[in-house]
Amino acid sequence: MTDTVKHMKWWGWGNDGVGFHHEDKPGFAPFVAEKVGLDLHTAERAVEPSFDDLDVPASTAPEAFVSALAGIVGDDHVSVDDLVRVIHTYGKSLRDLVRIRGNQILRSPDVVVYPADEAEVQQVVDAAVAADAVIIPFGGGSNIAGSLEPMPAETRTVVSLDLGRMRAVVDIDTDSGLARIQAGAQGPDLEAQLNSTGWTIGHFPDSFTHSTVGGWVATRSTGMQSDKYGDIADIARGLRVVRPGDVLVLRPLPSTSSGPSVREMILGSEGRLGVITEVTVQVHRVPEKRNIFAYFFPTWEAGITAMQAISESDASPSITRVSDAHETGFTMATSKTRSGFSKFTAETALPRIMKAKGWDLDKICLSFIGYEGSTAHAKHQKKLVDAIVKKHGGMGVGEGPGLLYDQKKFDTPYLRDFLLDMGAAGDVSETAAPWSKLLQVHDAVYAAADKAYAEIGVTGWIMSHLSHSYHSGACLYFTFAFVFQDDPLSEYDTVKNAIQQAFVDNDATISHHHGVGREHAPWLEEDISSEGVKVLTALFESADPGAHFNPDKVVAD
Ligand SMILES: Cc1cc2nc3c(=O)[nH]c(=O)nc-3n(C[C@H](O)[C@H](O)[C@H](O)COP(=O)(O)OP(=O)(O)OC[C@H]3O[C@@H](n4cnc5c(N)ncnc54)[C@H](O)[C@@H]3O)c2cc1C
Repeated sequence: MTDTVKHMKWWGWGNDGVGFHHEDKPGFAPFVAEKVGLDLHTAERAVEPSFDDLDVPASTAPEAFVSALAGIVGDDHVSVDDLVRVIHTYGKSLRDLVRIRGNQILRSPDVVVYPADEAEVQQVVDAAVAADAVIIPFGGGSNIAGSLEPMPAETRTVVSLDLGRMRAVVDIDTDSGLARIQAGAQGPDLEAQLNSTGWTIGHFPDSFTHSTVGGWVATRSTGMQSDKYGDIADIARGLRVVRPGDVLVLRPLPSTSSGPSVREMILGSEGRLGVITEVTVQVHRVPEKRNIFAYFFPTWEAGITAMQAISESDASPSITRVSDAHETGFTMATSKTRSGFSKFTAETALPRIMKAKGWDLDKICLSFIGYEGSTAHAKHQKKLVDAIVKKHGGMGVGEGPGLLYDQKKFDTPYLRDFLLDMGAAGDVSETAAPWSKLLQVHDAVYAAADKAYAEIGVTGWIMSHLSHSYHSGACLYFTFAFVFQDDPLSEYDTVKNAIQQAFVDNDATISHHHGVGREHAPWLEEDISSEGVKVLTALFESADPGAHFNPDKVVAD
């Protein structure tokens, strides 16, 4: 197997040996006990799953086909090994993790191939199409929408085409602020290469450490500083996509009116239109100043109204984020003993000031606002935002909590594995809606989750934040948790489905930045109308008549 490509744990998030610990967060165990009825002191922690316990479906790839692939990429870069195939079977959704830990692998890729460059990708694609095989492009494997798994009923050979060896920043057009990046470059790879010459992509999803630029494009990803840098749909200007027989080339243009946008068709295509080999992205000079300040609002309504006012104002922060009261409570409870919130948790001045203002401490909402640019620009933005926060009854509490949030943001994903170890679900659903609908969506999702918890008969937890503000609306991000009873997957579906249905019933989208895959496909028609689904189906069928590229994702075939 290619040893230059590093993969995440086959059974969980991130790097081997790294996990979540709560011993340094004294409020965490009591919080979990109160909110979901899980006693972390007595609950038995599951042992790390053993790969030997898995029943991995045997590879059905014909030997001659595997040899032909080896002839293209070299013997070291093609594998039918069980562990390698299992690593390429699922993404990292909760459903994926439950299935893989529970030995539920109905279909795995038959062979995994690691091409070195676009020419090899073209040869692999052509060989696979000629052999009537299925090709599933693989970036970092971090998706949480069921975008990677081969269909259980697939009888053809399934090839997982891993872009992991293609991770170079090829070239930077410094006059235009455009960088050509190979599609398999993961966040840290490409940011280090850009930073070395003073540039940044400005795209930092929570999965940054283990996801690729090709995957970001294929799933329409969003990073936490999107208010300044845009979503990947804004950042990705040029594309190279290997299709049977030739490469689809979209030059990096600032804008164009050359008909319906093929660039937009590739964005979010989840591997169905070909293999993205190179993305030309907008890059920016690493800002002189970058800081994140924390604020509190007396209520969720005040926080949302303030975020809208900021988006309508002359201020242009890089991050706008406000947590609802539940998420604020969670953040306080999970803070380390010595954290940016010590001012708050140790009955010091801050809570007293809030109480004196007539705030109900159970309703307060924590907000983070980021500023980037020259020192003068960042200072000016903060001044504009501070005035808006004040006008909406909020107060600033300095940079300490923001620094902590910034440092720890890529550690949070490990929490989900810890909860799974302890027998509990912890997962997310996210959406976007116009400003006028956000409160309604928020309340409807809470009601739907509570109803789902009652159906299962559990005490469940839900919390939310607003992030990624736009002129006309914003993203709402929900995190939910509950202790599994008898049937984890069906209980998870009950809660997840209720939340997704509440989105479409209240004029919100099925996903703001996680894509469609298999998980969100059941609601696609309610999201984009049946005519919209017909257009998408027609696109996939005509562009890929043999259904060779990741079939059954986004829309069912
Ligand atoms: C803990 C956690 C946090 C997350 N946080 C965020 C977040 O903040 N923002 C966000 O946007 N997403 C987030 N995600 C979701 C996920 O990281 C994104 O969907 C990401 O864009 C997937 O990239 P990847 O390289 O891992 O792609 P993969 O998971 O490998 O693939 C995803 C899909 O894209 C296709 N694909 C991948 N590479 C290519 C290519 N080169 N050509 C054609 N198709 C390709 C695959 O076939 C598949 O359909 C998170 C996920 C987790 C588990």
